[in-house]
Amino acid sequence: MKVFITRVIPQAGLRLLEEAGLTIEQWTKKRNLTPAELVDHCRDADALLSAGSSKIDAGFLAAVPHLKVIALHAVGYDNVDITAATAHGIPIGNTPGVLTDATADTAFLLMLATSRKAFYLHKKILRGDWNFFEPTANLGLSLEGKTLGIFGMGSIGQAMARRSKAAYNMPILYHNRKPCTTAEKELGARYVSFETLLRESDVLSVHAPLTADTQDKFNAAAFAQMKPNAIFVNTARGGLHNEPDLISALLNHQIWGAGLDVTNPEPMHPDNVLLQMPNVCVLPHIGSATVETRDAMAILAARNIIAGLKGERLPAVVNPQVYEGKPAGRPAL
Ligand SMILES: NC(=O)c1ccc[n+]([C@@H]2O[C@H](COP(=O)([O-])OP(=O)(O)OC[C@H]3O[C@@H](n4cnc5c(N)ncnc54)[C@H](O)[C@@H]3O)[C@@H](O)[C@H]2O)c1
Ligand SMILES: O=C(O)[C@H](O)CO
Repeated sequence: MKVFITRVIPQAGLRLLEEAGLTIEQWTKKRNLTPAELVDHCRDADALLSAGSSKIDAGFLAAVPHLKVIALHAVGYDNVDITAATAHGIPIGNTPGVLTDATADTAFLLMLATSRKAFYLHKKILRGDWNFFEPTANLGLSLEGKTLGIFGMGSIGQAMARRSKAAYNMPILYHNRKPCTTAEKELGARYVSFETLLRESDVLSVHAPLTADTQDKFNAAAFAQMKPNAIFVNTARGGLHNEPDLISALLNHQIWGAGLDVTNPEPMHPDNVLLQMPNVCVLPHIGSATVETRDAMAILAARNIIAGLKGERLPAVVNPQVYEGKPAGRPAL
């Protein structure tokens, strides 16, 4: 049986697939596959391990009737038409949990780096511009005791809240689809409306998935309600914020700064005005990028593939509905 892998993934995952006796074909070029190339490589594949944001939609699924399981090397699945996959009887696996701490570390890093203008000051040093020390120059904002707002109090949102509470005793507000009793009990987090979250947060950190409900959630109307000294942090998906509106909010001092691990589009153009702003820190979507985390993601993705090909329930399945009754499309092996 053949598994097609859309990027080079850690050996830890490849080893498991090899030990399971699978034939591995891996895309090693440093560019995304086109939709047609993805279909071509998956036409005779039994499984797809997708790392990156290739669109897995109804058209793709109809073109690859041989495919029995898809494992994402990611927790987010906004690039997948889950309804279509379920209709085809294809379980979709993802990698929740194993990347929670690394991604929360990235959100925390962006909060702190933005609050101290760290990336901008680093760029100044590279230009030979190390200022004569002035007590009023290069000032950032302190985080101690400031209010942290979390949009999307899931695994990563809670891990970010835990770090911020421990480091700076930050009171926590959050908005979520439903109340999160763990965060309320453990961190004293307070559930608030979206508007209150905007109005009362000194740092607003985004951790919800990209869906039709959350697309462009942080737009001109939202930024207008935020505090002028607020820092906006997004490590979820670039589609949750409207970039022109974010730029205007920063230029008009409606908010103070922004820390972004995700942008829209990705990659961000090197001439983007956000990259010149002192109070903005941008990273190239490296939320989960530690050796240990990427190994763990590759292992979980491989376990999802192997389970799917054996006809077993995936260890981390996005569409458990696929197991309710007999799948309409493809029988498991
Ligand atoms: N930057 C990165 O490299 C990176 C790494 C991992 C995850 N992510 C992103 O982070 C997201 C969150 O990951 P997670 O593991 O914490 O997921 P999770 O499912 O544990 O948490 C998501 C939370 O968002 C909430 N939510 C969903 N829709 C909402 C809405 N409309 N309004 C308010 N809350 C809503 C859910 O109720 C849930 O509590 C992923 O979907 C992914 O897009 C990015
Ligand atoms: O969702 C995720 O796991 C990361 O953003 C990697 O794509």
